[in-house]
Amino acid sequence: MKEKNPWKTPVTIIITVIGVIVIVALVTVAVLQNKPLLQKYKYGIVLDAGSSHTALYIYKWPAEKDNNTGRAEQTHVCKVKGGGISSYAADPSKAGESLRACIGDAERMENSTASDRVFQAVKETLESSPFSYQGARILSGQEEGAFGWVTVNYLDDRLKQGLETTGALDLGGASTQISFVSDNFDGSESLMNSVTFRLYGNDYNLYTHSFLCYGKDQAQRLALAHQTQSGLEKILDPCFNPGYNRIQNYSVLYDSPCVSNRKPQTAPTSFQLTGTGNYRECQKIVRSIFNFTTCKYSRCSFNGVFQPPVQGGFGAFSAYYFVMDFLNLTDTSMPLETVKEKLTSYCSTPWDQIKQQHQRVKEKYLAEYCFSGTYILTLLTEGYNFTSESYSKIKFIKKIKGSDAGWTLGYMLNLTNMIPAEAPDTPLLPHAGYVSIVTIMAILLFILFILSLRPVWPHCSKLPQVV
Ligand SMILES: Nc1ncnc2c1ncn2[C@@H]1O[C@H](COP(=O)(O)OP(=O)(O)O)[C@@H](O)[C@H]1O
Ligand SMILES: [Ca+2]
Repeated sequence: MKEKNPWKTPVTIIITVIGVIVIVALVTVAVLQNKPLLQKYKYGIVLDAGSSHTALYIYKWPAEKDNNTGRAEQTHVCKVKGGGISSYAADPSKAGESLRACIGDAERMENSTASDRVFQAVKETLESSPFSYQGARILSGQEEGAFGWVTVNYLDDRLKQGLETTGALDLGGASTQISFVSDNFDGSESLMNSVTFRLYGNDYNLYTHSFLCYGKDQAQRLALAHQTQSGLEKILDPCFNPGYNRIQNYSVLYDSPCVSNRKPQTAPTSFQLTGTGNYRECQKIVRSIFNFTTCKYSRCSFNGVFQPPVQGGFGAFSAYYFVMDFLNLTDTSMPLETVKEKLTSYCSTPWDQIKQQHQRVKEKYLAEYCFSGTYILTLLTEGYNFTSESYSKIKFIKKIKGSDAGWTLGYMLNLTNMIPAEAPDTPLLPHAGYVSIVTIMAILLFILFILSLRPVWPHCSKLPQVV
């Protein structure tokens, strides 16, 4: 007699079908249960009113994860037209006006609903009380440096993972900041340069310093002030391209707290500035704006400011990036000697030729790249004491993963308590691992169930019985 295939009995078929349905159901439930609900976002807005410009940044992060694993990212940036907020001192209402233009522009963004709500809120706040800056305050230079450091390391995912951190170099118009973690610095030698954080369960001892008047624009004033001490009518400036010419008003040049006390007693209304385009000579002038001689600590950067030796990698942003990017010098694997040669060549290029080659670049920036490049190189190598080896560990950056490098994101993360001091509890298993385990368990259960039916299979009864 032909033996009946036990797998084809109706009972087994029904059990198999039910088993499969159970497994599918289990997996579906597991997947759905663990799938995040429709993603909702929270938004943060930071207005950066810098010395040379104002910008509005919008950040978003998953609403249910704001104290834990969610990541904040920049969704929009709007550069306010016109100069820095201090240029509105004589007519403050104009400062509000300039902001509104930026908001209006942003409202035309494509991604409507979320941004509409965000901007409506900003608009209402700003329109209802244009002079009630509840959330606005002046950051100290120390905070500016420290928040820039937080931004860079947060975006690089170095904080959560407890990785070695990256230093931050910010070059603004009025001031410049350097911040890094140093093994040789516990704050004891100079408390005012020390900032300590506890982030995601790790302690950080940060060295930070902000040099007021050493931003790109004020450094340029310091250099020009140095050259016009005797109230001359004409100066030959090696930091401008050959053939560059402009008339500069003395009062305008000295109208800044960084140089106002140096205004020559007797000076004509203005002087004529003529470029001679010589990198080496320009560097001599740039050196003269630093004081390298006084230092009451074990070691200093300049102007008697304590600084441990630079350590590890660095991210250099704002004007560091604008200038080095224009000069095609962002590749720091290029030896310092080559960088200097390229700068020498840029500085000595006739002004007419420069203008001809870069018709779209603002003339003010164009004229200043020789000075700015020389200043950046001098500040890094002679000011902060970067060597050719440590220089190669600098990265000139504008954005990290879509967000601008700068203090604003770090400031917002701090304000919203989005970086916990202690490491957040992580789930035992990642989502995929959880789903796999549930699936395997379900299959095992099913197999066990089938096996448990073995004794009732017809052919089994024919096996010899063990007594
Ligand atoms: N594309 C550019 N090329 C050269 N310089 C620039 C460019 N864009 C901005 N700058 C200048 O870089 C400096 C730093 O800019 P920023 O970081 O915005 O300064 P702040 O925060 O002090 O307003 C300013 O002097 C600004 O005028
Ligand atoms: Ca700035």
